[in-house]
Formats: sequence, C-alpha cells, structure tokens
Amino acid sequence: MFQLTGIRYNYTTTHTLSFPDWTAAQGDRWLLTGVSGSGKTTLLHMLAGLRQPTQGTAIIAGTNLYTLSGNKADQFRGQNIGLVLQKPHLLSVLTVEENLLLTQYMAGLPQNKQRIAEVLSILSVLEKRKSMPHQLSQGQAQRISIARAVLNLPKLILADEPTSSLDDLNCMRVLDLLETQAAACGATLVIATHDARVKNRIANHLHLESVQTVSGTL
Ligand SMILES: Nc1ncnc2c1ncn2[C@@H]1O[C@H](COP(=O)(O)OP(=O)(O)OP(=O)(O)O)[C@@H](O)[C@H]1O
Repeated sequence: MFQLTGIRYNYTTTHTLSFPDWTAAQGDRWLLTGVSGSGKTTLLHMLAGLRQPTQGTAIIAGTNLYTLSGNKADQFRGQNIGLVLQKPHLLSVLTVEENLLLTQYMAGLPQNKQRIAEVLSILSVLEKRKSMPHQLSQGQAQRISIARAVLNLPKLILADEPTSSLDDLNCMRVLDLLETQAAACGATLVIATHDARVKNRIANHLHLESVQTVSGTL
C-alpha cells in the first residue's frame, strides 16, 4: 500500500533525521513508536505529504507522492489519506457539517451530506452536525476528527498520538473507532504513539531509535 525508501529529513543543515525503509500492505495495521523526539510526527507528516523529505521516495497507492504539487497533491491527499492529529484543527467559524463539506470539496469530490450524516452517525455525533467546534467536548471533537479522516473512504489512515490525553475508557473507544473505521474502508492504519496502552492491540511495529538522528549534511 505504501513504500518508503531512503527517507531523510533536515530541519537544519547540521541535523538530519534518517528513517528506516518501510513497506505496508493494504489493510495492514501499524504502530509507529519511539521516544520523544525520535521523529514519529515528522515521518507521519511525510507519509501524509504535508512535508517533503530532503531525500527519498514515498509510493502511496501506486503514486509517487512527492512528484505531485499544488492542487494535485491536495486532491490526492484528500481522496487517499485520512489524518487524525492530536488536536482536531476544525475551522472555528464553520459548523461541524460545513467543516466536513470542506473536506469533500478540498478532495475534489461532490458535496454529499448523506455521507456526512452516515459517518457522524457511526461515530455517535450526528446531533452535533450543526454545532460550532467550540461547542464540542474534547471527546466529541476527536470523534469529529476521526469522522473527517474516514469521510472520503481513504486508503490510508494516519493518527498522531490519538489517545495520549484520554482516560483508559476513551483510549479504548478511540482505538476501536480507528480500527473499525479502517476496516470499513479497507484502509491501512498507522498510529504514532508512545502510549503503552496501545502497544498490545496492534501487531506490526516500526520503532524509531533515537540514534537515527545523525549530525552533518547529506
Ligand atoms: N520545526 C522544527 N525545527 C527544528 N527541529 C525540529 C522541528 N520540529 C521537530 N524538530 C526536531 O526533530 C526531531 C523529531 O521531532 P518529532 O516531532 O518528529 O518527534 P516525535 O517522535 O514525534 O516526538 P514526540 O513524541 O515528542 O511528539 C526532534 O529532535 C525535534 O527536536
């Protein structure tokens, strides 16, 4: 489903993050682990096409991600990749439904309120459809964030620390939702976390060693 090869990222000219090659099959579930600062978020952002690596290639759903630019990159991401970030990043001036309509629009897909209602209903937040983001609880906002990630039936779902601020019950609920929704889309699921509660639930682990940070230019 995706294949990362020779990925390196420079935040500065003297500080290079070097990542292991990584291949995942369609429908696989992966955990991305590593100590704080090992590069989990950086790698997830590169997998999502939000950052371009300094070096290396990413083939996702048969497409060479970093050769796309502008609208094409946005549409590819919108149609193929669902992203759940630590904070939902909903647009504060739009209702929940309008935020989700925007997600369809950005992907170049027709606006489909029925699909939005379906996803909100599955995630038990349909009654929040007309609410503004500030009217949501943290747990509701997170479920809206998952709804947005799965709305366009992506092939790849990426979640960055989706459980770190949650109690045990809500941690398990969010994992259930991510796994169920990934299965419903037939999507590959990648969860970046250092939350020990997540580790036993997912078989495939990519562990980033802190030593993968190397000094010097490429
Ligand atoms: N904007 C930035 N400028 C410079 N260095 C950065 C920047 N963002 C991250 N880094 C560095 O890159 C490395 C990897 O950061 P990253 O956020 O990807 O790690 P992480 O494993 O996700 O950490 P955490 O578990 O704490 O979220 C760290 O050493 C960090 O200090």
